[in-house]
Amino acid sequence: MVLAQLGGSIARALARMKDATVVDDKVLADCLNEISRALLQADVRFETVRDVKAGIKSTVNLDALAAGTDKRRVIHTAVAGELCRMLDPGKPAFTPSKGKPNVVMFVGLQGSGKTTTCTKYADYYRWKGFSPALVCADTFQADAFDQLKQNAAKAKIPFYGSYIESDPMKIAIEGVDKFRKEKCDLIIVDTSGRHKQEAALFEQMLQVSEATKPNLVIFVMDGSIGQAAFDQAQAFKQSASIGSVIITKMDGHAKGGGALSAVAATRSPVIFIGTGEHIPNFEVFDVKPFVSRLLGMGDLSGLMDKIQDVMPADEVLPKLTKGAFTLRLLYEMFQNLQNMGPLGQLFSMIPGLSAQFIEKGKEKEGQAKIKRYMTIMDSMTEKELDNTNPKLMNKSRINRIARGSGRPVKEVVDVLEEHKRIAKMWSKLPFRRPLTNNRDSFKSLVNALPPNMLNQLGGLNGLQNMMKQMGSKKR
Ligand SMILES: Nc1nc2c(ncn2[C@@H]2O[C@H](COP(=O)(O)OP(=O)(O)OP(=O)(O)O)[C@@H](O)[C@H]2O)c(=O)[nH]1
Repeated sequence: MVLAQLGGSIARALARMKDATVVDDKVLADCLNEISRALLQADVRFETVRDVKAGIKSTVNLDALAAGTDKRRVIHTAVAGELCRMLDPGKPAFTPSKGKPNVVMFVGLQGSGKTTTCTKYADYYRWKGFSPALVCADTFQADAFDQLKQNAAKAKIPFYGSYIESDPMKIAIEGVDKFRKEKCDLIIVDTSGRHKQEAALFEQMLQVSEATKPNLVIFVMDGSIGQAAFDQAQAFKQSASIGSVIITKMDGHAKGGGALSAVAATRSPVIFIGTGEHIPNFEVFDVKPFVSRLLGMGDLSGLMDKIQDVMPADEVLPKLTKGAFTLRLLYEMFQNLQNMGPLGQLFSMIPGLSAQFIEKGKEKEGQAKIKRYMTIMDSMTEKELDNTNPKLMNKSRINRIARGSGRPVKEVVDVLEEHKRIAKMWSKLPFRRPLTNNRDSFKSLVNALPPNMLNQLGGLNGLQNMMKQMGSKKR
């Protein structure tokens, strides 16, 4: 968990309120002071901390709350809300669309993790069905070519670069042209890092940008610089009109919270965070779930939106009620799950995709398994994906799918069996009428849930609220 220290301190401050017999202004003030201290220790800028504190205070008016209101919950919600506001740049980020030749250019200071991040980014989108390719336009450092080439080979991503060419623009243009012709839909251009020479860095960025006309420029920043990220992100924002930020090294640095909030303060969207040296150590950065996890309440709060993405009340549930839990529906669920960040916490919340599918403590293996299953499903025909006849999947179809996906026959059989198992569980769930309007359905849902899941959903009340939100939210 990134920023465990900051999250732990804030969660402890909130938990201490539980020990107070009465939640009054003094208890609130103590809690806010503790949260402010934790934020300052994470190197969040003083002005930002002051705004967060003031925001919580103005939202929580203890005297005005009706008798019987759960004050702790009100404070909890206000803290989560202000932290979200602190990290929200208020600006959507560009996301590549499949089938179009998206060009994404990476820039960053030397050692920020730029080259490693290029490969992580390519790998992330490859698993989402894109055809990424990497271009090394870093002619400044002698070993840059080898490093990116090795990373690309490890991740099995096509690569273009040159040992002898010294003009980064020429390489960038050639690489982008080559991969456009090869119909790659995500062409990633790695540019030279600079050692604390931001002016030179941005100058080169503009030149390569002029030559390749990228759809997105990503600035890779080292999270350990804390609030110093503000000036760098500000300078970047002024130089690139279409920029997003990736913050790396969020695994071992107490200052990560400072970097995140400082970048948000420049209204530059942070799109991913790097959480380790290896390719899978890469997380989508999404403010609400991030704050939820930070506060140790990852399974509830901001997660409601995510749950809707997994089983949106007005899209998936109607399909499910018709009784046909097809392979396509399973594929859609996998896709949704992939967008959600750490799957471990979430898996246990989804009926049928529970611990049996992903063992606790083995979330990474679980994610890899989903990716493999999706690769197999990518080799299925439309008819197979929408099939409801169990006899359709005969030996020859299974062999063809195995060949097409490059996976063993046994694994194709595993996918089919997993699908059958989940479909069977779903068929037992009482999604017949809207749950919030049906007390009996609600009761039988509670009975159908695995025991630890109900706890994670915040007990009966949590589940009821969740269902209400699911039922009321219009997409
Ligand atoms: N702990 C940790 N290390 C990272 C992360 N991302 C990158 N690194 C490491 O940071 C170091 C620098 O990464 P590079 O990818 O070479 O960085 P660069 O910005 O391309 O650096 P130059 O090639 O020197 O310009 C390497 O040792 C990486 O393994 C991360 O998220 N966490």
